[in-house]
Amino acid sequence: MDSQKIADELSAVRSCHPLVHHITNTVTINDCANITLCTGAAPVMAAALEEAGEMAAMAGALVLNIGTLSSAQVESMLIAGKAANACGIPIILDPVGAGATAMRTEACERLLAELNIAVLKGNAGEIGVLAGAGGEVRGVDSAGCAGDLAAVAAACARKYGTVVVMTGPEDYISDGERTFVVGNGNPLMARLSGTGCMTASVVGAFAAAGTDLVVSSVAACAAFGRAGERAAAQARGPYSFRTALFDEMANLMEEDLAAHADVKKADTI
Ligand SMILES: Nc1ncnc2c1ncn2[C@@H]1O[C@H](COP(=O)(O)OP(=O)(O)O)[C@@H](O)[C@H]1O
Ligand SMILES: Cc1ncsc1CCOP(=O)(O)O
Ligand SMILES: [Mg+2]
Repeated sequence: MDSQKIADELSAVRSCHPLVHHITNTVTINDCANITLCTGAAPVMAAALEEAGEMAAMAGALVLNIGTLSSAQVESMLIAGKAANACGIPIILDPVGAGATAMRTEACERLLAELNIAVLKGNAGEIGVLAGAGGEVRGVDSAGCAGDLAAVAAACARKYGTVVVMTGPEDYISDGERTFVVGNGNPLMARLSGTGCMTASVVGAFAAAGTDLVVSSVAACAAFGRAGERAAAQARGPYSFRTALFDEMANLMEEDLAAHADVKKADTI
């Protein structure tokens, strides 16, 4: 994928400044709001049953994150998701901890069945579980997934008819036909709670401003990963890394992204 095309996706976010509506968890909600701002979009976090549909309908993308889910929150997600679907607004689902408990797995299956999910973004364990490919999840962390990760991502995309973003040391993005591998990032990103959730927010911002969900998701992963690389170069540990990550996302230059995006096409059977 042409690196200038990736940089152009970042420019599109910054010129569109889309509203990204989140129904998300209480652990990383503030980080997701701020990474959305640093990406060039505008966050709103709104989960009340009474307003979820109205807020989703005015957004450019809807991010659903089941990190600290409740039955009431799932109902809000369904109301917001149906409103988003009616308006052609992309929904990004982060299946946090799918596979760890029956409640989480069942909530994901229900959301995937009742809504048209544009992008399913999870770690390898979560995507492996949902793909039925033997993923394992401990709490909210990936405990691995058997097999070729690119092939699992592609199979999951075909199973649910969605774009899949599978995060990890390398990120795999697939619509079941086209599959890409993004190598940008740094191991410090795995030592900070919220980087997966923040990936979903960045994917949402790019989806709202883009025209091809595979291209926008690849660009989102490359941009966030590049910000992680730049932040790691100046950090002394996970928490100074966190501060630098927001600054580097806000200051990321299109030219730097074009020069350092690490994106390859993956062959999947
Ligand atoms: N070892 C690693 N090297 C580089 N980037 C990583 C590494 N582990 C995770 N990341 C990045 O951190 C972010 C979160 O990924 P991940 O840890 O898989 O999600 P989660 O926090 O949901 O488990 C992604 O942007 C991913 O690319
Ligand atoms: C620790 C934790 N528990 C419920 S949600 C959450 C944050 C998960 O964030 P991420 O998936 O980005 O690591
Ligand atoms: Mg996660």
